[in-house]
Amino acid sequence: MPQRIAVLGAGSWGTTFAKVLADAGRDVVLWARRPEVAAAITDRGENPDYLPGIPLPATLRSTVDPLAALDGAQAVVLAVPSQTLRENLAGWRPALPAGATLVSLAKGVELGTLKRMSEVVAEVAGVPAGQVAVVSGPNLAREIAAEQPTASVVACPDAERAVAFQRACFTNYFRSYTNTDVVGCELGGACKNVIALACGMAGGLGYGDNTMAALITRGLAETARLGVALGADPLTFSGLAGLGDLVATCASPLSRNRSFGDRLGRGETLVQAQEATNGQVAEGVKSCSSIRELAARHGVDMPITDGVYRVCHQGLEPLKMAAELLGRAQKDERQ
Ligand SMILES: NC(=O)c1ccc[n+]([C@@H]2O[C@H](COP(=O)([O-])OP(=O)(O)OC[C@H]3O[C@@H](n4cnc5c(N)ncnc54)[C@H](O)[C@@H]3O)[C@@H](O)[C@H]2O)c1
Ligand SMILES: O=P(O)(O)OC[C@H](O)CO
Repeated sequence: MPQRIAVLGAGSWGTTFAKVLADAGRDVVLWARRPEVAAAITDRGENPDYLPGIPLPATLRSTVDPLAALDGAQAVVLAVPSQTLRENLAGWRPALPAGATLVSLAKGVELGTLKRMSEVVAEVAGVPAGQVAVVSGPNLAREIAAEQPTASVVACPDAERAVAFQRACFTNYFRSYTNTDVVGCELGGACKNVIALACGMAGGLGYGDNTMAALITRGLAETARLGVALGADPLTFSGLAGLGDLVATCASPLSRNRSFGDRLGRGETLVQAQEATNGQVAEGVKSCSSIRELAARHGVDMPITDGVYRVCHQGLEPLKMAAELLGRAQKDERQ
């Protein structure tokens, strides 16, 4: 089991996951971009920008020096946005300790290459796929930071590595399961952000729980279609990284994606909604483009994702998106 762990990225989830690891007894150093954030975490035990009011473990240290964070690390946790991961990791690559497990927390599909995050990590770090793990599940950072119980999945093609990291992040409020289906777990995490945008739009339009349930269920169906086309195990989509994360994100006012969609549904423009998120990522806004392209490449029908893309990037009104989805040709539920 890795004992010394670097967490790179001190946003909401990076800070929270660093707390989970420190609470689990690991020796954790958290890399932050800004010196005032690193100082607040190390000196005051708080990240006031991302997790105000949450006491962080006294053992958790933070630094702006990636070399100090990475020195001697047996696992390196990557907690930066999907679309900057490649660039961030390229800068850190020379300092990555040989053999360390590289763990992606990011939920997205890269624009342009259409690669999943673990594929980007393996490519940029120059390591085999078996050295890269992902953590994904119903994991709204703020709830976990408050030590509310949840579960998650540590996915890695190397089952022994997955078990070792599962043990490394085990606490009395964070329980993880292992899975070797990395494709399914990553697609579940990336696609649910897009479906949460759609649910947010529905909420902003004033629609209730039936609409949400229909979007969640049909969203899961199109996610699973894409996953199966890419070689995922369909069962993964009924697990924590599939249905679990989809339900949490689509239902929670804490979700940045759902909240972003809500603003669009209430008539705000993309720019207005972006300004309101205070620089925090709503990954689905970008991933709807790459997922839509990935689906087209594999001949997979993803009507909700397509609608979200057209609202976000082609000016379609959310109300028209709803009408278009309802007016599609009728078909068997299992198709
Ligand atoms: N917040 C959650 O509840 C949560 C839970 C599970 C997974 N995730 C995923 O984890 C990833 C990180 O999310 P987060 O919530 O920590 O995001 P965030 O917006 O709260 O923080 C992003 C972090 O990345 C850093 N960063 C480094 N390089 C950057 C760059 N070039 N541009 C922007 N930021 C840069 C920022 O300084 C910040 O510390 C995302 O893919 C997200 O989907 C988030
Ligand atoms: O706040 P969101 O929408 O990025 O969602 C956070 C997590 O991914 C939920 O598991």
